Amino acid sequence: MSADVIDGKAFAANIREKVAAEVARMKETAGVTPGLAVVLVGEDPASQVYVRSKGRMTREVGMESFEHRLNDDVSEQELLDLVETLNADPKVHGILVQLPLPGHMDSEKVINTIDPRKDVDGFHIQNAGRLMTGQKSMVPCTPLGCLMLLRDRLGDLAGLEAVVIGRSNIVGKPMAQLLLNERCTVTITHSKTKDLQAHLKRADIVVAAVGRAEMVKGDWLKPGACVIDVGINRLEPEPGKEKGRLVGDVDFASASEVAGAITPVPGGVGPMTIACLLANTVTACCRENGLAEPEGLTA
Ligand SMILES: NC(=O)C1=CN([C@@H]2O[C@H](COP(=O)(O)OP(=O)(O)OC[C@H]3O[C@@H](n4cnc5c(N)ncnc54)[C@H](OP(=O)(O)O)[C@@H]3O)[C@@H](O)[C@H]2O)C=CC1
Ligand SMILES: Nc1nc(=O)c2c([nH]1)NC[C@@H]1CN(c3ccc(C(=O)N[C@@H](CCC(=O)O)C(=O)O)cc3)C=[N+]21
Repeated sequence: MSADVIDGKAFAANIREKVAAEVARMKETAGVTPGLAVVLVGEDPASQVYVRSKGRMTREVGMESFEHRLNDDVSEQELLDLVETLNADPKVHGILVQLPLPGHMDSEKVINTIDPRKDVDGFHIQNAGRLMTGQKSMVPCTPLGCLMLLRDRLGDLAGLEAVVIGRSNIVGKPMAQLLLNERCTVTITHSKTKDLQAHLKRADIVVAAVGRAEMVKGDWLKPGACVIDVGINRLEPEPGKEKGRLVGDVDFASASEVAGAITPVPGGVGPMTIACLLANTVTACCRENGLAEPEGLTA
């Protein structure tokens, strides 16, 4: 193995320490405690993985955590009413509605009902538009976490060739936008891309957000590339085991022979997503209360 393994878990712990210090300062100097509300509809297993550690970490950094669990047969109107209630609650500075939502709900409508100032996921159309036009916004947590890791590893990203695999609104597109804002030359690839490997061969930076276990192989990469693996895929359990292993969208074994640096799964981007969610909640609370925003917690 030649690649350095990027320790997202340690980096995320460091961000949470900064967040905790900031929360303590806000309580002391302004008498405000940032609060994060998470809404989970139904029992989606991927969402549960995420929600579990989140509540604990929110409290660990000294913030208030509000959890709302709704049955998956709840009506869209009931969910919209809950969002409106949270919009109006002065103790709530961040709102996250776990995706995916049950099929009978219009996710776009639900997301766009969240007050954009409380939209700590950065999914509201106002925040997406602000990110695209270079205005102050809430930046989606997963891409923000990836950017922090890339900057830490590579310093100035200007002029580098970046390939983002995946074009979702929650990862691929905002990731590409952030890299463009850093003045990378950005290529977004997807399921209809004709020759993915040809694009990857040129890439100094690869961000894989596909949802296909171990798809990207080492010999597709440019030697020395910095590889950020966003994928969270659970493999079939081995005989006699209850749970399958968690793997990314990159074949770690072969990729780490070629890449210069690579994030592992687990322990890479996942913990950064949660840390950035807490960071965004602090940012939202500072903006709401006219307090100075801490350095190093936004894009
Ligand atoms: N670590 C973390 O914090 C997070 C991890 N994730 C994980 O990241 C992954 C991606 O999530 P998300 O963006 O929501 O996924 P989506 O399913 O919304 O998007 C997947 C994208 O991958 C593209 N794609 C599918 N097959 C191929 C292929 N063979 N070659 C190239 N591109 C392909 C799709 O293309 P097309 O548009 O053409 O269909 C699509 O744009 C998942 O594994 C998810 O679990 C997600 C959020 C947070
Ligand atoms: N509104 C909304 N915002 C999201 O950001 C969002 C969402 N909905 N729906 C689901 C996806 C998925 N997601 C993860 C975040 C962290 C880990 C994470 O911490 N993973 C650990 C592993 C955890 C384990 O061991 O099971 C790691 O990679 O090390 C995983 C997945 C956020 N998402």
